[in-house]
Amino acid sequence: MGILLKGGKVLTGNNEQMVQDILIEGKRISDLGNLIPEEGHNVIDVSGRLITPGLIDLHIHLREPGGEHKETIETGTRAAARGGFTTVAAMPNTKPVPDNAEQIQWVNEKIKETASVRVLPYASITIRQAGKELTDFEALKQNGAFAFTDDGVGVQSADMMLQAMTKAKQNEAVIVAHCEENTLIHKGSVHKGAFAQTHGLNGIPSVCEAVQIARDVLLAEATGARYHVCHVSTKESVRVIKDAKAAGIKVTAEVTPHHLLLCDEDIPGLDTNYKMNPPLRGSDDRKALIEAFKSGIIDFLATDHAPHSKDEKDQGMELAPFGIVGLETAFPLLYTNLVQTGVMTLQELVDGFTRKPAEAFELPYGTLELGAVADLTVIDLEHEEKIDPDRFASKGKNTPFSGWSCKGWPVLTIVEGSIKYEKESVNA
Ligand SMILES: NC(=O)N[C@@H](CC(=O)O)C(=O)O
Ligand SMILES: [Zn+2]
Ligand SMILES: [Zn+2]
Repeated sequence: MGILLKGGKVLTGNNEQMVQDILIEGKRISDLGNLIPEEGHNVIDVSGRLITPGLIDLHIHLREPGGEHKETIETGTRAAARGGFTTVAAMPNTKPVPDNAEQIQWVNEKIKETASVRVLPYASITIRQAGKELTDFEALKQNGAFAFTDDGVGVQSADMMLQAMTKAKQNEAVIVAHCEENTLIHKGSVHKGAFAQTHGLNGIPSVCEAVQIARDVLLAEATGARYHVCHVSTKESVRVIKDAKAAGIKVTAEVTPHHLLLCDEDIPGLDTNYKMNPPLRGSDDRKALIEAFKSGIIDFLATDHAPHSKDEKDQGMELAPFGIVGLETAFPLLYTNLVQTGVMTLQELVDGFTRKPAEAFELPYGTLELGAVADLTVIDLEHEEKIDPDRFASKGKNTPFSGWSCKGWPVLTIVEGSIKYEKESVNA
C-alpha cells in the first residue's frame, strides 16, 4: 500500500502552480499525474494545499549531548517535522564536541534511536572547537560527518583555516564557517548601530563578520576548497561573497529568516529574544540580504535554530546567550512577510529551503521528480494562525516572533515515505 496525495498543487519551477497527485511507495515517489488509481492506497486529500519537496535546513542546533535542558535530538527533530523540514544538519557546538570518530558515532546512534527527520551531523574543524588543533577529517567523514564547522565561534587563526581547507580539499569535504573576528566583537551584545547607541550597549561592528569572510574566500581560492558561509548578516559580507563568486571561488552562503525580516531598529527594547549571533543589523543590511538572496549571491535559507532555556535568556541583554529558535516558524514567517507582500516569489522561498541547499551540498533531496526520495511537505497557504511558543515541540521558546499572525503553515511532513507530522485538520 502506498500513500496517495490527492489534489495538491506543486510549483512548476517558474513560480506557476499545477494540480498534481503524488504516489509514494516505499521510500520513493513512484508516480505523478492526475489519473493515479486510488485503490489499495492510503489516500490523503490535500486539495488546495501546496506540496513541496521536504524542506531542508542545514544550520540548526540540537544541543545533545550536554545541553538537553535546551533541546534534544528528539524534541528538535519533532520541531523540524512540525516546521515542514525533512532534512536538518546539526551543529557540533555540543558538550562534548563531535571531534573524533567515537563521538560522531555516538551522535549517529542517538539520531537513529530518537530523530523523527533525517539529521546530518556536522563534525568540528578543530578539537573542542578551540581553534588550536585540527580534527581527523578522514576518520570523521568515514564515520558519517556531513561537513566541518566550528559554528558558535570563528576560526581565529588564518593558518588554522588554511590547514582546514587543505584537508577539506583532500577529503572532498565542505568547510562551513561562522565568521567572527574575536578582536572586533568589542564585548558587544547587539549590532553597532542605532539600537546599541540608544540603549548604551556595546555594539558588534559589521566588519567583525566581513573581514573573516574576506580572509576565507582568499584561502578557499588558494586551496581550491569548497567553502560555505553561515548566517550572512551584513552588506559588506554580501559584497565580498559577490566578488568571490565573480572570481570563480567555490563559495556558497546562507541567510536566516530573522536577518531577512528584522533589523536592529525593530528591537522593541531590552528583549533578549532579539539577541542572536550575528546580531540583527541595520535596515540597509536587511535590504542587501534580500537582494542577495533573490539574485543568488546568497544561495539558500537556514534557520540557525538556537534554543535556550528561559532562565538563560532571562539574564538581560549583556549576559543572555545569543540565539533564537526558528524551525517551527521559518516557512510561515517568510511566506507571510516576504511572499505575500511581493518581495520574493513563492518559488524563491521554496527553492531556498529545498533545491538550493540540496544543490550546494550535492544532497539527493529537494526535488519531487519521479523516483526521488519521498521527502515531502504539504503546506496550507490559506489558514491564518498566530505564532504561539507554548505550542512549539521545541523546548526553546526564545523567539521574537511570538504573536505574529501567519499563513503558510506546514500540515503534513513525510520523510522517506513515512508520515512524521500531521496537523489534525489535514484531512478535514
Ligand atoms: N546563532 C546564535 O546566536 N547562537 C548559536 C551559535 C551560532 O550559530 O553561532 C548557538 O549555538 O546558540
Ligand atoms: Zn554561528
Ligand atoms: Zn548556529
